[in-house]
Amino acid sequence: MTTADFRYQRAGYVALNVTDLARTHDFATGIYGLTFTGEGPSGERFYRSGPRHHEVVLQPAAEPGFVRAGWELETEDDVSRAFHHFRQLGLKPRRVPAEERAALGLSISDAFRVREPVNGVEFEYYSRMEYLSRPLDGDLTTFKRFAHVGIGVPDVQRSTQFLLDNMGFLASDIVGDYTSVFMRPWPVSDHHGFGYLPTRTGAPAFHHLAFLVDSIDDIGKLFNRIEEHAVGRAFGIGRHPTSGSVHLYITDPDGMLWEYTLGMEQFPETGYRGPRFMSAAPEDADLWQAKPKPEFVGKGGVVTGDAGIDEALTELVAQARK
Ligand SMILES: CC(C)c1ccc(C(=O)O)c(O)c1O
Ligand SMILES: [Fe+2]
Repeated sequence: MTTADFRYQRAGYVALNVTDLARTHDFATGIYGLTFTGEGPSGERFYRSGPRHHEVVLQPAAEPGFVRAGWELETEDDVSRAFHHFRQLGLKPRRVPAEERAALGLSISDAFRVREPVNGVEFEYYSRMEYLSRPLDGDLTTFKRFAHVGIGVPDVQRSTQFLLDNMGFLASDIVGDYTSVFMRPWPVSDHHGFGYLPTRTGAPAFHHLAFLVDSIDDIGKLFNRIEEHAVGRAFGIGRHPTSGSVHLYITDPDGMLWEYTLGMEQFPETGYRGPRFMSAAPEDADLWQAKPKPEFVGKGGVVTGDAGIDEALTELVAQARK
């Protein structure tokens, strides 16, 4: 159980800024294997791996980076409880206007956005995203679902503590002395839906997004596809010691990292193991001794909005919890 009185259903989606929408569109569909759903009123494009309206949103922008992560909650009551929970904490959740919800396939869902105040990372909460019955494009990959995002932050321990204390996450594994932490939105069973990692810039930075794939064939085929199309390979094929998943990371046209992950540890709703404190030594980083390439540091910032990082609010919430 967590301290939050709402339940997550799944890691929903990630919205990214990209500098050349047409190029990243070709990458997302022709290399990574997602299906294009359509375009929104502001020129944003939606992509999916299954029936839900989207799991990736690409927005044209001058700089690449992370915009927000969307989280599907179990019911509309959970969305309402989450809204009040965050409002009580003083986090100023903002409802998504009806026109924007319609573009996001959330016409009959309430939806709101809130920033965690340690870094200004934005989360969106909703419960009912439209299902599309039209078939997926092509057969490059058999996806299971959108899996997680990793964000680099200056203070991994403090950032993690905020999510554990206030936002309904549980830690699955802690690497080194809070070098990185993998967290799951309770009671979602995947080993993690979100990870805080060291930042390469001193400020919050995007690290990667990941989708779960169905079989080793999907990983092997991506490996050969990127070679044929001269797409960068940043890390893998390897196996993570934390989730136990097989991985392959590739770079999109802006240098941002997109991971395929296969077969992660699943957690029960109750009676789960506690977080393990994993070695951060390079020789313990991969079970197959795969070595990250220099590109694995990633690219892209984090849009923190006008609110930015709110030291005072973070402190206030921490005090209130004591
Ligand atoms: C090296 C990166 C940050 C990493 C490490 C471990 C896992 C995992 O356990 O699944 C990841 O998904 C990662 O992206
Ligand atoms: Fe990952």
